[in-house]
Amino acid sequence: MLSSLLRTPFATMHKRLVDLLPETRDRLAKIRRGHGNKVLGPITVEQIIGGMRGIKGLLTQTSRLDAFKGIKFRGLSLPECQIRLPSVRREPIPEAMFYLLITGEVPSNDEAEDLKKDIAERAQTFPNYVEKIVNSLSKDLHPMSQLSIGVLALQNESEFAQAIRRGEKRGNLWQSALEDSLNLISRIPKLAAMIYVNKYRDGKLGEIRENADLSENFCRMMGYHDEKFWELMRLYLTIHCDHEGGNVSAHTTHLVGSALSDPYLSYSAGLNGLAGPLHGLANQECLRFILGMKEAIGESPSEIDIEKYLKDTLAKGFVIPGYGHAVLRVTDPRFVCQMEFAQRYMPNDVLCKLVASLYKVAPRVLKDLGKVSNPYPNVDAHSGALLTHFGMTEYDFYTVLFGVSRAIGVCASFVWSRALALPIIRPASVTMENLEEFVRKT
Ligand SMILES: CC(=O)SCCNC(=O)CCNC(=O)[C@H](O)C(C)(C)COP(=O)(O)OP(=O)(O)OC[C@H]1O[C@@H](n2cnc3c(N)ncnc32)[C@H](O)[C@@H]1OP(=O)(O)O
Ligand SMILES: O=C([O-])CC(=O)C(=O)O
Repeated sequence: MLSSLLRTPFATMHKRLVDLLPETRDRLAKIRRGHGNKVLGPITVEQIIGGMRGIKGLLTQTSRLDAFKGIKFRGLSLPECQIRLPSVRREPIPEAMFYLLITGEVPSNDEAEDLKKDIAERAQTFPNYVEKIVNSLSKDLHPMSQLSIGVLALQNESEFAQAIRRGEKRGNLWQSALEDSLNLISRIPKLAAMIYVNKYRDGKLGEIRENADLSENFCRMMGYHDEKFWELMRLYLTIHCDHEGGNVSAHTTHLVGSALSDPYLSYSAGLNGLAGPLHGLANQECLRFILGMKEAIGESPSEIDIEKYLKDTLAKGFVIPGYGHAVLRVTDPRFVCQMEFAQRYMPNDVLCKLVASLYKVAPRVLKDLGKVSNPYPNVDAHSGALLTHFGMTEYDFYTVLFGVSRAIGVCASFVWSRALALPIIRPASVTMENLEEFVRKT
């Protein structure tokens, strides 16, 4: 028996999935049975060498990325989520986003409220032994490595792993996946906050409130008591949560999960991908870049100064962090949301103004290189300036915030992957000799 089956919110979400499952499984079975042989697209040699760009090779229920319109969560764009999902002020609460990703439905205020309480309650049950492990880690260890270790330590709690051990039917595994996901999403903020206060503060966690949302409680634990910061964190945690299935963190989590590794093992693996500078670590690199630029050319540089600074950076062989994307071909709508937040709450902030000035120049400079597929800013280009405004200046922690958010999306996908009993992922690879032989024959 799952430990929290009797909790009302879990029971509500569980019941909704039970209702949705037969129809969804049936839809997938029909597609497979009737159309399994149909060809969705070719695979070119360039795609094999070039990181599989554009190959549609994954089934992901929770979100879909359009190169020109950006991300849609269960069919809703970011502005639509801001309008429709339950919020405290304007930005959706993270719990509402999880409900949407899991069920495909906008939760009512009551449903979101129930889930909020459930998550706050679960957050109180953080295992002592994990606290000891995290507190024993060297303060020099990068916060992302600490986060990944902490998640692996939490794995001892996995109900999914127990279900596997007792030989649970594959078709039922989604239930323990949901239970683990709720525990993981509830505990990750505390784990991240422990890493924060240990590394940058006096090691003491702030108190959490039973009636607060995940964002407020996360901020309180880290020692932030400004309501606007809680609202920024709501924005941060909802916009970073999911970006369809092919990004490195979601893809890795999905791949590892396909071996029936539990949600903790799978998400920890995803975090290690998120920690790469071309993916989530760009978060910290962006602020480092903006601060370096401010130091070199001042608080209100001219466009000519910025252009020269960018060209010098590129000439040294560095990328411009926060610019470019493997799929997007326009300014990331997640960047736009953050710019709007800055205009609403901190129109005179020096760093946010620098981010805006950079946005006027960088696309032109990158376009002139002639090789950059997308010269526009992505989600990472703005967040550091916003966080710094509220005093969170420790930029090597930023990717941890990204990780806290990404748990919401990858866990929702994990539950669906098990609910649809998706098989182990095992694409074929070719050698260079295979490619040469192919090229000779064509
Ligand atoms: C949450 C996220 O993960 S969003 C992405 C966060 N990452 C960053 O912001 C890091 C900076 N950006 C980049 O490195 C890239 O744009 C990526 C990794 C995001 C996308 O990579 P790709 O799809 O391979 O990009 P693209 O097809 O445009 O690459 C072509 C060339 O342009 C270069 N390029 C792409 N973006 C940039 C950039 N921001 N600055 C300088 N050069 C760039 C690439 O390095 C590559 O050069 P090369 O052929 O000499 O190796
Ligand atoms: O989609 C991607 O490849 C990277 C990204 O923006 C994300 O994962 O949020």
